[in-house]
Amino acid sequence: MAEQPNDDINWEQALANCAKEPIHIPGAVQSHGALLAFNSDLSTLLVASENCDQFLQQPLATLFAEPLAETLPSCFLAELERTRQRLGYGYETDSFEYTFAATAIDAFCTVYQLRQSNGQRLLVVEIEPLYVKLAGDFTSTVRHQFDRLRRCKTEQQTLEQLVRSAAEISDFERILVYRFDSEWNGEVVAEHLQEDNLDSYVGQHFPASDIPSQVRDMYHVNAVRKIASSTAPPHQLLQNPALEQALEPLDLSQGTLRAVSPMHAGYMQNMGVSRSLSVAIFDENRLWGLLSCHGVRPARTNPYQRHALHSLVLMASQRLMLQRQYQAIAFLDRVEESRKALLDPDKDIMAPAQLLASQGKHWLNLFQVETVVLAHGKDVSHCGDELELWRVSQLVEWLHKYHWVTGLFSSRDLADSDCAEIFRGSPFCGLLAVSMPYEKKLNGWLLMLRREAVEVKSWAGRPEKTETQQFQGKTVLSPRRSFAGWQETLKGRSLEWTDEQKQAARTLAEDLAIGASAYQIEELNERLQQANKRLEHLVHTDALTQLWNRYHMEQTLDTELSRAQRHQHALSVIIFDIDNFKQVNDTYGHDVGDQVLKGIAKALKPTMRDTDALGRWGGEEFLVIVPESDLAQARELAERLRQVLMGLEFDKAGVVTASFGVASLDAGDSRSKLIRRADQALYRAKNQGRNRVAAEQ
Ligand SMILES: Nc1nc2c(ncn2[C@@H]2O[C@H](COP(=O)(O)OP(=O)(O)OP(=O)(O)O)[C@@H](O)[C@H]2O)c(=O)[nH]1
Repeated sequence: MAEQPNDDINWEQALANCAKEPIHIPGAVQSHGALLAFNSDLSTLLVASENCDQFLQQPLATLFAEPLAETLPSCFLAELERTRQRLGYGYETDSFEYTFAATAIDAFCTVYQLRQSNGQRLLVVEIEPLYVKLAGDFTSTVRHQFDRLRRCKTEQQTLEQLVRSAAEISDFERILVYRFDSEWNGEVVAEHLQEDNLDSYVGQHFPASDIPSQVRDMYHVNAVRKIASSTAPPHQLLQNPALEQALEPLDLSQGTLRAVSPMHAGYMQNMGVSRSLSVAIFDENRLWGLLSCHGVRPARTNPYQRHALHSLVLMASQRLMLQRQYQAIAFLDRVEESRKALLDPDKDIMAPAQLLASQGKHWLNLFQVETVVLAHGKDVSHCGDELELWRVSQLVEWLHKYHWVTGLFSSRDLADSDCAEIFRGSPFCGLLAVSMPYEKKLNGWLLMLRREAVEVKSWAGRPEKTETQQFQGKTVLSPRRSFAGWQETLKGRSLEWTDEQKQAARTLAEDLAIGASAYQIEELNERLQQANKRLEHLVHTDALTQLWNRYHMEQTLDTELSRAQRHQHALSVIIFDIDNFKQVNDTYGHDVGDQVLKGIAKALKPTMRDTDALGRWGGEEFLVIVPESDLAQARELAERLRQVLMGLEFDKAGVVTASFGVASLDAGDSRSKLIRRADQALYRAKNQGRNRVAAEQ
């Protein structure tokens, strides 16, 4: 920030007083011209400047007293009447002005309607001397300059051409383009000097107080301001003494003759400028800057030149807007490419952190930032320089509290922002934060951070050296005396965030939110599938042995039964029960018993065919379903199982044995019948001394 003046003077008051100076109603006109104000039907002269006789060859008293038809040349009067009608009928906007060369009085007239606050309309005629000193074919020169402007490719080229073209069609010695910053300080961004010995202001900054707010506002009413002389005293406006009531002061904003504020005249004199012409440059409706033409020696500017300069500026403004739009489009095109990559339907859905990893580097460059951070719920991912996690979490909390509704926060001067505490001691000065919509619960934010960009500003005169003076009983800023350059180093700020960058960041955050949601949905789906699988497993599996449980074995046996009956295949079952298992439990404890059950399951499972099913039938009892096998084959398998089992040596329990009962499917068998027969065989095996295989009889 530029240092603020800090003398004892109340600067705010002085600035405010300056802003209130009624410059639109100076009650006087510049000395090179004269003003007449008639009532709307052109029957009475209401107001005239005291110097009217210079143009009209009649004393002012006569002009006021006598009928106009007798005091004004008839062709001049006729031309005024025609203009009045044009203004009245053709062009009803109040701000329209019409200009014509009035040869009868050897003058150039600008005519406009002025509406008083009581609704009364006046017809104002501004008269300037008609001096035509134009080189060669003026209109073709102007057209030629238009053409040059049209061919400019960049913003800077356009500005450079504008000052050169303005020099071609006018006789000002110094022409510059002055651009306003966001605080209304001005910077000279292009300059053309007709003479080498003139001071150059290019690159210089001028404080906002040099062009007070009401002067800037005036450019919205009248884009052109001509000051023919900074020293010539103004001519007062006088009211027709025959009028019974005092008229309200004439607002001269619309015209070209408005007398110069003493403040401004003093400023020009201090700058060594004797005459000037400024044309406002607008970016849409915002005052972007000024084309400012300075004359150091007296000379007259032809009204045609004034109009031509205005036209040049209009042309250049259009080019500048177009070039800015091209730039914005080029930037947005690059953003668009990034978006396509972000939401590429041919690629796998990525987690927010992966999205950042894929595009972050590109964004660092695109947005001219040092860090991009994606804070998505508890997940924080970075690209570029690090921002400490504690800062991220405090910042995100703060953003959520104060900026969730707008979803956007930006600052180029964090030390001077409401979140200054969070960034104390951090190298970052600029932050652009955009929320990830639809993610309110997760509080998702895309954060872009910039480091300091030290700015060196060359000022034409120290803003704080601006003096004050008494003007009409009030303290106002006095015209600056010193335009000596000095440099100010602005620290602690980052580059400014442009509207395009803010908009693009919003769009990317939206895409990230969509990407993150898609990822969450996919992740949820996956988890759901896994949970389902686990559930399925639990429903069919015995938790201790991880073999099929009884429920599954019953279902499998039913399926195999009907398959065997349909295809007339053999089907057998083996039921086996560990011998004296109670003893194992009683001797070594239940845990050792469990280890034995698990060990048996683990050892027997690999000995089965894929088509065989081994399951825990209950307690220490197991069932084997042996499809497409007859009793003999099943018996063989049971024998093999018995051998395998016997070959096992358990840690504490040592060798354990089991008894096996085998049964085969008979025509018309049900599940329970078949199992019952196998159970009976098992019972026999137990009875016959255990550790053996018994088949049904
Ligand atoms: N450790 C453990 N023991 C079990 C489990 N299920 C059943 N048992 C035990 O198995 C034993 C079965 O005992 P019994 O039915 O008397 O038969 P046994 O001692 O094996 O004698 P026989 O079958 O006649 O050879 C009981 O002590 C049950 O507590 C289990 O999941 N874990």
